[in-house]
Amino acid sequence: MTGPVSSDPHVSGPQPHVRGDALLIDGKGFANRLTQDIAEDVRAFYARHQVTPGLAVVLVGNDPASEVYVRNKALQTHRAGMRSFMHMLPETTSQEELLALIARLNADPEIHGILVQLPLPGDLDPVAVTNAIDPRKDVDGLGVVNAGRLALGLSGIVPCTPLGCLLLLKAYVGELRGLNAVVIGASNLVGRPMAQLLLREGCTVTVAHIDTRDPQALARQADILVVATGCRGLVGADWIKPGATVIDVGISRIRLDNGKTRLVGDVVFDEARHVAGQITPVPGGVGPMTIACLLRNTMQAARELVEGVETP
Ligand SMILES: Nc1nc2c(c(=O)[nH]1)N[C@@H](CN(C=O)c1ccc(C(=O)N[C@@H](CCC(=O)O)C(=O)O)cc1)CN2
Repeated sequence: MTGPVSSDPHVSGPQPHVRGDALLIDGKGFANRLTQDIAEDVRAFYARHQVTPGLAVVLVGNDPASEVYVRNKALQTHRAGMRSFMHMLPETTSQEELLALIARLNADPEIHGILVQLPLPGDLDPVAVTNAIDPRKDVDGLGVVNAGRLALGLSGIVPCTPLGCLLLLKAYVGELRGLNAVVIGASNLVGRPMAQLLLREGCTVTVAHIDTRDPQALARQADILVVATGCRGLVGADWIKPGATVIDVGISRIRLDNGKTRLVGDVVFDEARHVAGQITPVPGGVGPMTIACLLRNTMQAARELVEGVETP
């Protein structure tokens, strides 16, 4: 089964669960539709202002997974009709050189969004680098201004992966108010902003992290379970409340006996699908939403920079 249960918040929400196959949450399809909608917005924006939104992506070093992600970001940026500016820097790049590039991008009127791909190699300080980005162009939403605005429940730019998870949850669950949400993982990139977003939606939110005594017991209480630990296969069927909606943010590449590789998540999908009500697959779940939400944030940043309006 694929597709949202219902767009009507009054008939959605967790239903009594009959053991069987969970509904598959189609992040890839959702991300494609979102990208098409953004392409429409880009055309309309150009017609109004003769400005095309521009996104600068900075990659330092040669991490193979990061290279795939930034290539896909450039591809999708073009697909949405935006301008893509790639800056591929050697692993030997110093903090000063990186900060100097960010200062140039901050001052460039053709660039509306700036992203530095994480993780950064060596001694480069991700907090200092992220906070050097003009908050109006911080399309990753990771700087203290945007993170602080989210924590205070104010408008701002929201980190791409948690935003993607929230859009999927709203489409597939509907009304989230009053639901028990458990987020496993407390990273600045996913866990913390995810918890803030769910709180803003009226969920009762618990964040489990490395020091949490019994994360499994907490997870079993969750109507919504978001798993973002980077520990592949951490969450089995016995972590999941029957009928819960499970969002798997983890992506790990494993090598199979035949020498080929495969992507897997933090959730043991083949077990979990018999217990969960709805579940994201890996690949094809949250990953594509991350890039679609980056484009959405870039469109938002361009609007705010050019029109001077704030997106609520
Ligand atoms: N500055 C940032 N760095 C990182 C972020 C981020 O949001 N901002 N997130 C992750 C990596 N990431 C984006 O950068 C990302 C991860 C996965 C995917 C994706 O589409 N995955 C596909 C599979 C792709 C493949 O074949 O490898 C899927 O899950 O279907 C997109 C973006 C860390 N760094």
